Amino acid sequence: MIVLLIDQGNTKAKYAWCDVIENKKHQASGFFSSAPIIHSIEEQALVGLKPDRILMASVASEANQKAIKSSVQEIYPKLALEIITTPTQAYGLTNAYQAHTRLGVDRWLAMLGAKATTDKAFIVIDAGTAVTLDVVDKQGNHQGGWILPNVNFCAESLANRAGKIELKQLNPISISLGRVTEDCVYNALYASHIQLIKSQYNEQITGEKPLILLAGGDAQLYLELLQQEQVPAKIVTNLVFLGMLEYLSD
Ligand SMILES: Nc1ncnc2c1ncn2[C@@H]1O[C@H](COP(=O)(O)OP(=O)(O)O)[C@@H](O)[C@H]1O
Ligand SMILES: CC(C)(COP(=O)(O)O)[C@@H](O)C(=O)NCCC(=O)O
Ligand SMILES: [K+]
Repeated sequence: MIVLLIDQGNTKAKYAWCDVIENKKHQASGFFSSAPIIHSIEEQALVGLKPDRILMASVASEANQKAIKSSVQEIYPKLALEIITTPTQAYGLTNAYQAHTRLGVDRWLAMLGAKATTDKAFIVIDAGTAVTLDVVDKQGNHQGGWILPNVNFCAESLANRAGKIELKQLNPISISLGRVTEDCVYNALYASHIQLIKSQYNEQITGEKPLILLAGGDAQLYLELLQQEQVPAKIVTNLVFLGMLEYLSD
């Protein structure tokens, strides 16, 4: 069975084609198209790629979701787009939110993907439009999380409010003290994110040192900063898709 997976973020849409063999063995390919996603899917349809199922998770607006849905329907008129929403509990993972649907489905799926790769307690950091941090114990209980705005958005909104803060000269990313305005702004933001991650790593609310798994467009950057601080972390770029694959196993 050929399945098309779509992960619509607030900045980028990502998709993956995967081949589901014997109900549980999956091979996924073709990760990470940047928008416009429909154009890419259309091109692939033209060369004959046709999925048996299409699953989508979206944290973008309802309007965006509707637009994708109708475009997909035009390309593949016989297929219904299956939209994944956040449950209270599924596949061994329990959502910490009381209002369970308010937890972003990308956060849910990234945790589910992480859970599929380890039996240990873990922290998922998904660094995209927002930098989210979610803590899960080894029994699959989500402990809760943090949502931080992307560093660039914070810096830009500060510069828009402060007459003398200009962000002209961008230096390599670092968390050391700055000696020029740009470094003072950016380094402070990255330092605050890294210290928060470090604090959760050291806190061990799950009773053991958790694995730190990184995903999202800025994963590499966070990995480097964490490495400088001797905090072990690993990038698993396709965490959301790995989570979606769980939905294909029943
Ligand atoms: N080539 C790129 N195009 C767009 N964003 C990029 C790129 N490389 C890194 N980024 C960073 O990745 C972020 C988007 O990451 P992503 O995880 O796809 O976001 P989202 O899931 O919110 O759509 C951007 O905000 C930017 O900071
Ligand atoms: C926190 C998010 C904005 C992250 O989105 P992303 O950076 O992946 O585009 C998204 O998961 C979301 O809209 N969540 C709803 C609020 C919540 O999770 O509590
Ligand atoms: K994110």
